Amino acid sequence: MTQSLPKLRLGTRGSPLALWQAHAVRDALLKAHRWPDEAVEVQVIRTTGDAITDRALSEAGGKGLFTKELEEALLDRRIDLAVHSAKDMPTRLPDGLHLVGYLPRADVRDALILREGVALRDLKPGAKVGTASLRREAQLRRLRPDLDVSLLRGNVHTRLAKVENGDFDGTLLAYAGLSRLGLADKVSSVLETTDFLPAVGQGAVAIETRFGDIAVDALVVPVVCPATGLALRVERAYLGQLDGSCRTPIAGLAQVDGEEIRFRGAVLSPDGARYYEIVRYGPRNRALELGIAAGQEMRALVPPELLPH
Ligand SMILES: NCc1[nH]cc(CCC(=O)O)c1CC(=O)O
Repeated sequence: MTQSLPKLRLGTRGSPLALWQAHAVRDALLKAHRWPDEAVEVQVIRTTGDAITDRALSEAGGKGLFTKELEEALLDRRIDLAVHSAKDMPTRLPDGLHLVGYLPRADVRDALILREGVALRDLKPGAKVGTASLRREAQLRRLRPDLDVSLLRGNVHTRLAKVENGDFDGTLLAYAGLSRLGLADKVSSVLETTDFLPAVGQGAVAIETRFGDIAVDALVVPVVCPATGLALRVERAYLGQLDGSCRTPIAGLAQVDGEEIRFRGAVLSPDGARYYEIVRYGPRNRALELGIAAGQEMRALVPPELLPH
């Protein structure tokens, strides 16, 4: 007996990076189930975040700007799964939705793109570096308080162009995004996580579905990565204890090593002058507890004005 072919509708934003990620999920599904191309249909949905290009996202209302319209489409049953950058996902999802899992995580590190030179130390005092991320801005100021760090938004290609044409001497972007776009050769150097921690979820592609839609989840499960799921459970639980405003530079990284999970988190003042770091270990069957404990430890460590409730 042959099984009838499902028709899964996969929703995504329309940016080149989002499309790459959506097609990575689609390809993984087609391969895992040996489906023909027509089994998974990609639907592009425009989000509020795509429309805002002139302001820092933290000023435009922060959380959920890249996910809201996709989640409405899921709840309205116009799509069956939504694919997102895990980094752009709020810690709390709307009722009725959940994250089934993630593709195997790519490189989590941030990359430095310079007009001249290779490493951070090659930037001259006063050099102009653009970034749209409070976390990158604060960590950069911490390492190099002598630089002129300012807002640089727009998609990856726009930002690279502003370095190439001399508006900026350098910028910072996620290595994973650059490599997915075939732009790894633009990277001057990669910042090690020992002195520059990534955002929660960086490098991971998340798959969101309707909670309780077990038919869809059963089809998605074969393509998700268990170790990435554990790491993200820790990181998102940590962030869930801290965020709310999206105006505080927060970083965090969990790494699964055999039976053990290691987590490192950092919170900074926006000028990078104050830096708070925690390190915690836990067994892999206590991922959620590890993340919550890490977040609570950080809350106790950081002055309340940096982390308003
Ligand atoms: N906020 C935008 C965004 N969301 C995910 C990535 C990169 C890919 C990833 O981290 O998985 C980027 C671009 C960037 O930060 O450079």
